[in-house]
Amino acid sequence: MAESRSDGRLPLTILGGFLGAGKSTWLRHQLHMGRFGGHHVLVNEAAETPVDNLLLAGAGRITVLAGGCACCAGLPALLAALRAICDAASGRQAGQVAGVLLETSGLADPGRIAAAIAGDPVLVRRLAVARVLVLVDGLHCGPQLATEPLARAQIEAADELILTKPMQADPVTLARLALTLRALNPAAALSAAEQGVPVPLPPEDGLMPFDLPPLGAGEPILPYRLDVGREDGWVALSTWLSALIQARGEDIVRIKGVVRTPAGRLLLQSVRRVVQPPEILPDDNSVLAGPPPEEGVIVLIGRGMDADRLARSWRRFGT
Ligand SMILES: Nc1nc2c(ncn2[C@@H]2O[C@H](COP(=O)(O)OP(=O)(O)OP(=O)(O)O)[C@@H](O)[C@H]2O)c(=O)[nH]1
Repeated sequence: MAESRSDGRLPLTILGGFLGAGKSTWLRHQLHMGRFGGHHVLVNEAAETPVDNLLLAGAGRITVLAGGCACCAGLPALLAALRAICDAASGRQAGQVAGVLLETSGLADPGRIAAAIAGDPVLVRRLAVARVLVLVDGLHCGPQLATEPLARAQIEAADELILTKPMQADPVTLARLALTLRALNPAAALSAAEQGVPVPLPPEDGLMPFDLPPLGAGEPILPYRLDVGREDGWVALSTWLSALIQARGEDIVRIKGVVRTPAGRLLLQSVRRVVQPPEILPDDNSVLAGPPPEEGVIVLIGRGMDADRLARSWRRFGT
C-alpha cells in the first residue's frame, strides 16, 4: 500500500480553499471513491471545536488539529503533528502509510504551509509536497476575490484549482470566474466538481474575467464560540441564527456546529447567507472520524463580532 517517493519521502497533498469552499465535502467524496487510500488525513480547524472531521468517516487514519490556523498560530502544532505521522510511518506503521493529506482551515494560506515544511530541517527530508489543491467556491468566490487578500493568495498557491457548487452557480458568472482564476494562476489545472463529482466547466467564449481591485489588509477573520445548550431551544436557535445571518451575512462568513434536537444530533452549516439543510449525525461516536463532537456549541467565523454581545443576544432570544 505504501506509495512513498523514490527518495523515500512521503507525499503530502495540501487541500486548501476559503472558508466553506467545500473542502470536507469534496474530500468526503474522494475517500468514498477510494482516492487517497492509505493516506493519513490531517484536518486543521481554526476554531477550538472541530466539526469537519465528522464528514470524513471514510478516512482510515485521521488527526484533528483544532484551535489555531496551521499557517500562523497553529503552525508549530502542524509541524509537530507531521513529524509524528512521519515517525509512525517509518516505525510501527511501516509500509502502511501511502501519504499524508492535509485539509487546511479556510483561513490558511497553503503557500505558507508548503514554505514552512520546506524550511523545517526534519520534515524536508521526510515529506514532499506532492500537490496543492485549492477549492474555489463557485457561489461566493466572486465577492471574496474582490475583498479578501487570503482568497487570492490561496488561488496563487495552487497546483490545481477546483470550482465547487457549480450546479448552484449562474453559468456565465462561473465561466467568468474560471477566466479570472486562469488569469490569477495560469499554471494551475482548472476543473469543477459538484459535491466532489467532476462536472464540465461552462463555455467561456466571448466572456471576460472579473476586474480585481488592488487589496489592502482588512480586519482579521476570527472564530467565535457560542454555547447554545439545551435540546428544547432548537426552534429558537434556528430562528435566531437565520435572523443573525440575514443581518450580518457579510461579516459572518461561516457557521458550523452540532446541536442536540428532538430528531437527534444535527450538524449545522452555513456559508455567508446560504444555509444548508442540517445533516443528522449517528448517535454512535465510534462510527464518526476523529474526536466526538461537542454538542450545543456553534462556531461562528467572521470579522467584527463581539463574543459577549452574541452570547447576550442569544440568551435574550432563547429564554
Ligand atoms: N451545492 C453544493 N454545496 C456544496 C458543495 N460543496 C460543499 N457544499 C456545501 O457547502 C458547505 C460548506 O462545505 P464544507 O465541505 O464543510 O466546506 P469546507 O471548505 O470544508 O469548510 P471550512 O472547513 O469551514 O472552511 C456545506 O454546507 C456543504 O454542504 C457543492 O459542490 N455543491
